[in-house]
Amino acid sequence: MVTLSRTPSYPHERNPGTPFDLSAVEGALVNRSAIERRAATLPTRRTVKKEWQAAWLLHAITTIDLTTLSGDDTPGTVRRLCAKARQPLRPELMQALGIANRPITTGAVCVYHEMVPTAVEALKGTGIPVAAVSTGFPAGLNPHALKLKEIEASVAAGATEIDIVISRRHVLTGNWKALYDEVKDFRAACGPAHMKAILAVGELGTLKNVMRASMVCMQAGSDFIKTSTGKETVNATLQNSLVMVRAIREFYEQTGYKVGFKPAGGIRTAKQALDWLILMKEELGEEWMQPHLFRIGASALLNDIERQLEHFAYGRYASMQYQPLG
Ligand SMILES: O=C[C@H](O)COP(=O)(O)O
Repeated sequence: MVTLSRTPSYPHERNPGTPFDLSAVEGALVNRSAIERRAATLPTRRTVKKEWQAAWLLHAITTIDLTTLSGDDTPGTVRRLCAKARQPLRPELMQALGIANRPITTGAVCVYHEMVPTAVEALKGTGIPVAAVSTGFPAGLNPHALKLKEIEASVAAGATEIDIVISRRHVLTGNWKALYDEVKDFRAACGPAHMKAILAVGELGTLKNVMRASMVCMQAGSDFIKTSTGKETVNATLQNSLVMVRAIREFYEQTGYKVGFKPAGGIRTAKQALDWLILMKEELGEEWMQPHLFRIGASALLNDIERQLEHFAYGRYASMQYQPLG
């Protein structure tokens, strides 16, 4: 028998942002070797044998932005993804885990704009938010005015969370005010929807840039900061995540505003999910493990979590029971 932590709480109070403050951006420091040492303490050997680990994996499910961002997405694949978001685990497995009567869903479903109406329809009545990637995802090189229109169209279609991508060139040229103005415009276009700012950390060059871009995006009113699109060569790592969560802590200490964190890209195993949950708990505390402040953007993670929970519940892979032929 495992216990589930509390269910997602929506909506979360939005980050109102602050005026642009260059000194707070430039004053945010990164000690690279300290980050590397700290990151090395996070991944431990964690096979899911203990109840707390199974409970944390169930909790991890509630934080997943279950994602499909493929050129061959169709309404059919999106509807299947939404069915998985509504019921991430098979009823028999829920029974075996002793949580048959406890509803569990993923944190959200994340799709391209064209798939928003299909996802909204498929998730009607469930309370599961639809997140749309936007602003010329993944490269973010569309004209600014078109990016704003894209956000508005996704909100009008029913997306309640918008994952924007920043212009990496503003970071790489140190044009922090341009980045602030861009993200502020995106924020205004989001209207009532929550906004996650994707930094594409693998393209920002240095951890210092990751820290500074995080601060600017939070000043401009991002409700979440997110590591990656999943399409860069380097996506979420424990190092760049540590820098971002420490920026979140610094922004909270400066302003009192709680900004969420979304690692995304390459998080595919249950053990990785535990590593990131532990990072959140140890760096920011238990509230920041909850879905209103923490999401994992992932397309395949749920499969491995399910596999590990099967193993935990049955002590073997139930779907591989030996059946004699004939
Ligand atoms: O935002 C989510 C990412 O695109 C998902 O990346 P993934 O396919 O590596 O899990």
